[in-house]
Amino acid sequence: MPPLPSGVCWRTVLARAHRARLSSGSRGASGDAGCAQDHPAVVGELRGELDRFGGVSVRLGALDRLDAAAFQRGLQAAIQQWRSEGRIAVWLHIPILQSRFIAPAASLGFCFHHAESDSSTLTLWLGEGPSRLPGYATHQVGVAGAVFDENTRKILVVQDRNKLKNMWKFPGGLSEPGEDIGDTAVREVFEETGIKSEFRSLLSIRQQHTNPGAFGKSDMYIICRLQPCSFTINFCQHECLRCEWMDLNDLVKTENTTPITSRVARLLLYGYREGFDKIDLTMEELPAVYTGLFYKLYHRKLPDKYKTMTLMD
Ligand SMILES: NC(=O)C1=CN([C@@H]2O[C@H](COP(=O)(O)OP(=O)(O)OC[C@H]3O[C@@H](n4cnc5c(N)ncnc54)[C@H](O)[C@@H]3O)[C@@H](O)[C@H]2O)C=CC1
Ligand SMILES: [Mg+2]
Repeated sequence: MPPLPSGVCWRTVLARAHRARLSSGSRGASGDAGCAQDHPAVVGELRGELDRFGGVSVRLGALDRLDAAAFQRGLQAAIQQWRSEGRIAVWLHIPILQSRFIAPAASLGFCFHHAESDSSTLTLWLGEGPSRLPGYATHQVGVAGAVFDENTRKILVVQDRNKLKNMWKFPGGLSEPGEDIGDTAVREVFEETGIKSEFRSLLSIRQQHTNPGAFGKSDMYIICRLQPCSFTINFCQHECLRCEWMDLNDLVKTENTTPITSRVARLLLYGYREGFDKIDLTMEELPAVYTGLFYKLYHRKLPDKYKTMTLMD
């Protein structure tokens, strides 16, 4: 097969496979042999774009009348073409309503890379040796808020309604896509307890693998220190059994709590007595160098003179 002229467009390859099939009079699994003739533009919807690593990314478009067998023949021819051009991988993005193309792609060696609510992405490694393609998301992120009132030494705690053991813990929940850690803590605290609060710092990170609550993936559980802005509890009946402002000393002493809550209660007590700068990882927003985006950086407070100095003795 001659090399494709530019842009690694494989619509021609698929169209050719279609024409060959139609002229031989064969019928697809659906029995709809005339699809490409009826809708030649359908084939033109298939596009492939080169990425910077030498892989090809294909987004399936409107292929409503294309049958799976024709798709498989076209894809097989395209794979041969990409191999001959030295492409290292193929990324195949399939809208959920085109999912009948998943099985033919899998029979040619494609595997799932990830799925979103409306599409799945499959990959095929064409390079030498084992695949170097990066995997998808490995962790879920849960964030809790340790809402501590320094004036009364009270800490906001809840008991989860859906747990087998009703132990005291900090209100919290899973981060939403694109949500900052502090914003998750403030949102979850408000949704579960009705208490308004402001982010102060990050206190701890717990990483746990093969977590049943994370569908067997890894779980990152982050606890933030929050400053309360309101005090009247109005807790969520679906998620919480109890909710109260508890003296921090009582939370440190109680056995009716999770090990991580107990540890962070002790950390808070240490910060309360000796200064929160001893325990706080504070946040600063900084500009990313290459993308023009911004990110949040969390670390122990760095004195201003260290932020600007260029030479250390
Ligand atoms: N050590 C601790 O103190 C604890 C830490 N965590 C961490 O907290 C984070 C998750 O927080 P959560 O409060 O559990 O999440 P969340 O507050 O985002 O959601 C919990 C609610 O989601 C709903 N839900 C969850 N799974 C469901 C299912 N399969 N079917 C129907 N409804 C379902 C239920 O209404 C449940 O009350 C994780 O990172 C986890 O590791 C969770 C429990 C205790
Ligand atoms: Mg929760």
